[in-house]
Amino acid sequence: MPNEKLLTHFTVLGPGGVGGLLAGLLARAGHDVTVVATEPTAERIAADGLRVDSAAFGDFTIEVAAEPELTRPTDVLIVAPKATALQDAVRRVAPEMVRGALVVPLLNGFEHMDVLRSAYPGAQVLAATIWVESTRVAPGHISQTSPFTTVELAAANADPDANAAADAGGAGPDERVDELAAHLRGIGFTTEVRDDEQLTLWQKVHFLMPTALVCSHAGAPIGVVRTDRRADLLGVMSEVGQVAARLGLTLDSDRVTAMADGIPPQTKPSMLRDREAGRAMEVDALGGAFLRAARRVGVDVPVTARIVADLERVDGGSAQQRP
Ligand SMILES: NC(=O)C1=CN([C@@H]2O[C@H](COP(=O)(O)OP(=O)(O)OC[C@H]3O[C@@H](n4cnc5c(N)ncnc54)[C@H](OP(=O)(O)O)[C@@H]3O)[C@@H](O)[C@H]2O)C=CC1
Ligand SMILES: CC(C)(CO)C(=O)C(=O)O
Repeated sequence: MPNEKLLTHFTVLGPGGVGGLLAGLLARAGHDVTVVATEPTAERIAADGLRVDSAAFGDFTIEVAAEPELTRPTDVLIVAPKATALQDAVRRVAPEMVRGALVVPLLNGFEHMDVLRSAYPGAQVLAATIWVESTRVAPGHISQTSPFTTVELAAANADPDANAAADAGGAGPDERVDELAAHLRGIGFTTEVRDDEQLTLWQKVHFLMPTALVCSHAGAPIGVVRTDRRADLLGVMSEVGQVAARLGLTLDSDRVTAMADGIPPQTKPSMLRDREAGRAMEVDALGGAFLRAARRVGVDVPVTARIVADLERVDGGSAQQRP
């Protein structure tokens, strides 16, 4: 059993579908939690608390400290804005507040890893993925709807300071990651600690890229696209597998196809919800990043390229309507 005293202060940057759910659950379990949010959302949460309506965890409202900029050091920074807001969000947490901390991004995609490692050189930035359907229905109000609630942490340690601390008899990086996993299990998530950062990120991309892109393109949930747009779904999935293979990663298409066929038909990827609400979509952070990776390794990905180009046009069109 890990020493539970290593991690005492949890900060969640971006308390939306993912971040608000985790902040609420951690606070409900008695942890010291601060959320860092845009000014109006921070004010709202500080006044009214976080409201969570959850199929998996029950319905509750809980008080949580909320501020627009982090004002005291933290042990764990969970990073969960949309990729489109990441640069601005990161400015709300100064590097000295996370020196020696675990930084745990739950964004989909993979390019955020470099952004966070250069923003927080003194922290241990873990690769992590979350499998959940959770939606911010209003500021500070979260609706979680999926039967699946899993977090994967990849403990590959890139922080020489953390290694030095472990060598000197301090808390090693793996010990803290194990403790974090125990806390996540404690609040009800299925949690796995793995050691392959790239494989962990790309296994999520293998599922997410086809479902998010095709559902958002079709304007329909998974139950519709897995029959009506099956060729596109499997086409994107196969292209992700080919690019990953060039990167030396073996992805399991049968497993991910079975997942896409097995999840509840009404499941909507968060990108589709953004499209429906006229918000910026993570087209570049997901599709664009994937096309850049494909170009780097010299793999043609025509199905994904076509869908990404269409979604960029849609996103550009709605950008003109946004205030
Ligand atoms: N939703 C889901 O089910 C899943 C999402 N993901 C991934 O998780 C990430 C987060 O998605 P999701 O939770 O859906 O996103 P949401 O849009 O629900 O939440 C984003 C949160 O970030 C806040 N925010 C926006 N701009 C800033 C800023 N500049 N500074 C601080 N906070 C800011 C928003 O504030 P405000 O409330 O004021 O708008 C909101 O609370 C994405 O990368 C997504 O792909 C992964 C798995 C599942
Ligand atoms: C597709 C899903 C729900 C899987 O976790 C997801 O990651 C997202 O909506 O962004």
